[in-house]
Amino acid sequence: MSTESTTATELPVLDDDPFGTAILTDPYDFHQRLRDAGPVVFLPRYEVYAMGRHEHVHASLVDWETFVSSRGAGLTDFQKEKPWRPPSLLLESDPPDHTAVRTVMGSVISPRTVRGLRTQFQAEADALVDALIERETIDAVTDLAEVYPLKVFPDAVGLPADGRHNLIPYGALAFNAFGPHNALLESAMESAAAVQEWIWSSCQREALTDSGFGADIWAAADRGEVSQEQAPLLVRSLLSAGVDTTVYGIANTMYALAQNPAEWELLHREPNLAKFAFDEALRCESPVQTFFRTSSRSKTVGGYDIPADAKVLLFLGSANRDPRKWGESADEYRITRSGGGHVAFGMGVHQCVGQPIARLEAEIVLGALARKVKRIELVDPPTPRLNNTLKGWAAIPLRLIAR
Ligand code: HEM
Ligand SMILES: O=C(O)c1ccc(-c2ccccn2)cc1
Repeated sequence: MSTESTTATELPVLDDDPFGTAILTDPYDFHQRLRDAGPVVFLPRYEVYAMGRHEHVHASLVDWETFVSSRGAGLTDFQKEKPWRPPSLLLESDPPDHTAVRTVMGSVISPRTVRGLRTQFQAEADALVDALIERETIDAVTDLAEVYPLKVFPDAVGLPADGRHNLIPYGALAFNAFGPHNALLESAMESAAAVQEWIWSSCQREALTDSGFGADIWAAADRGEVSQEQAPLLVRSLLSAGVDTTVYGIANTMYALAQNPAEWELLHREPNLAKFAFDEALRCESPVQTFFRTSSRSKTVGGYDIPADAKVLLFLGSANRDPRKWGESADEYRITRSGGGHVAFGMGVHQCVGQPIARLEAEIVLGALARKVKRIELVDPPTPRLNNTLKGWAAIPLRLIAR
């Protein structure tokens, strides 16, 4: 138990709506006000405690005993309201329950297995890029960022060829569901009702090819490492978190590069910098902007008291642009920026288990494009795609100037 500060300072308050259209579209002014208001800020609109500074977001992610996941990674407290679907065995669980299934998923998505995907990922990227450079203009979202992950990832999981278009609206629902019951969540619920049936049937052993991440999860169940009931839920985790995140990540990287021609020029000269171009975009255009924890006990953070049983909203996108960590160039996109430390994949026991796959997809497709395209130009301003958790684009019209 932490020693409580007896002279708790009055919590700063901000009346903004972090799930309203204005901030979902352009959060950066709010992030600065959040960081400057203090280590912890109360948001009365949702009665939640918000953190925007890198130091405290990082510390809270690591302190899984105080800031738990089993009561939901969204606004809904699973101790008070029924989840919209059976909880994730990974995301919405705490050690020790979390540990066993995380160990299994970590062995399924092992470095060796992921390395084995490189040849196929490269072949798909080369084919896609060769088709794209034949065209004067493309849309970096609908022709690239949505196409590539929707081909290589379901193949790696072992999903059947038909129905894969269901993965995008299902992911949109899963990520909208972490936010409040606003118009975004309502519309996502409507459009994904039929999709949920396809998702669940695709998690069953008989729906999956006999080699791939899905088969490996079922093989772990056959070895008794997880139960037969847990296996489809673990496949559901891959389908929930493994597509929209990489789609937004690749699209956000393309937009950052289009806004910074010198960075593209450097990448074209040195395509092996593709993994750094992706990582820097994850930092300054984080696909996953926020999610929640629930306080299992009262905790003093930066001199401010958070009571037990409170919902704590962590602003990853803000932490990743905190000048206290990244200096005055925090808002700038620089692919040669040194060192990691961003929290775009989270931190601690729940840090993204799919990270190696996401990084491989992005490194390969961005590298393939950079090799063959001398310059990229924005044809029109991009169209935002609004989501309670994810920040990114519905359309990014680009001109590709090949050699
Ligand atoms: C750019 C792409 C991605 C980003 C930005 C991202 C981000 C994240 C973040 C921030 C978390 C931590 C959530 C928390 O702490 O509550 C997480 C967890 C997770 N991610 Fe990813 N992710 C990405 C790609 C993927 C992929 C490709 C997969 C599937 C193969 C995946 C599967 C998961 C799973 C299953 C968890 C839960 C891990 C656990 O709770 O132990 N993610 N991801
Ligand atoms: O296991 C699942 O179903 C699942 C796993 C992870 C996420 C997630 C949440 C916030 C940020 C990034 N990923 C969502 C769903």
